[in-house]
Amino acid sequence: MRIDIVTIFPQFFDILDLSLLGKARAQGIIDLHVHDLRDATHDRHRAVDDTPYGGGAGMVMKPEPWGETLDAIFEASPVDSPLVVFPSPAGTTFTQPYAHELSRESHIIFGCGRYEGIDQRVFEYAASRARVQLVSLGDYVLNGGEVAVMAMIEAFGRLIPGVVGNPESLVEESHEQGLLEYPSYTKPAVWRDREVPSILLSGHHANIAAWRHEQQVERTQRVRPDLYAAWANEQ
Ligand SMILES: OB(O)c1ccc2cc[nH]c2c1
Repeated sequence: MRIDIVTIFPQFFDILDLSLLGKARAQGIIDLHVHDLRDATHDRHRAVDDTPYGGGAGMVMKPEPWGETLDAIFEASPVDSPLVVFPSPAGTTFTQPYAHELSRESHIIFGCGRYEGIDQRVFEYAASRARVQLVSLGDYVLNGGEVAVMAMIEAFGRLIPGVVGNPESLVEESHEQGLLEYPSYTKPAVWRDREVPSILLSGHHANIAAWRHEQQVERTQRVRPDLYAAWANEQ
């Protein structure tokens, strides 16, 4: 998978050299390109923003640097129709099923907005050349798209075959199969007078699996009644 990130803070993504995603890049599973939007400016101040038409507080990201940067990425794309994802408070909510969809893409371009956002014509232009999605992490507002892009890359990157050593570890996680994960324990069997549930020491794998499922259902019903209702409706 090729991933391109357009941002005015390219150093923000240096962290993607670390851990599993860094290893995936070294193995060639992920081909990452980070683009500094200011490299597509041609004035002395390397301006990427300007005042909003119609007035109002704050600044808006100029369309020209975005157009020039996106055109260069489109030209280099290994596919005819890459997916362009813009984090936005006005986007659809990012979910685990959507992370799975992203993990199956061949080329994803992330556009990180800042200030009051990006000139609307950039989204329109991008949609004339590629598939475009505005995506929100949730009902809150960040100062820009970079943190959201990092979270999304971590969420779908770990689902790409070969990135996580043991794919079995991806199966019983929260939001897989629509339930939250069961509680986990490790040695010692007693810690500060707190014991590990005896069922987990029984060696009876069927009973352990049943107990873990019960824990998932109980936790989901208690913590996320919305998820529980959707899961129960599927049973
Ligand atoms: O909360 B967000 O996902 C988000 C995304 C992009 C911009 C651009 C300016 N503020 C933003 C917030």
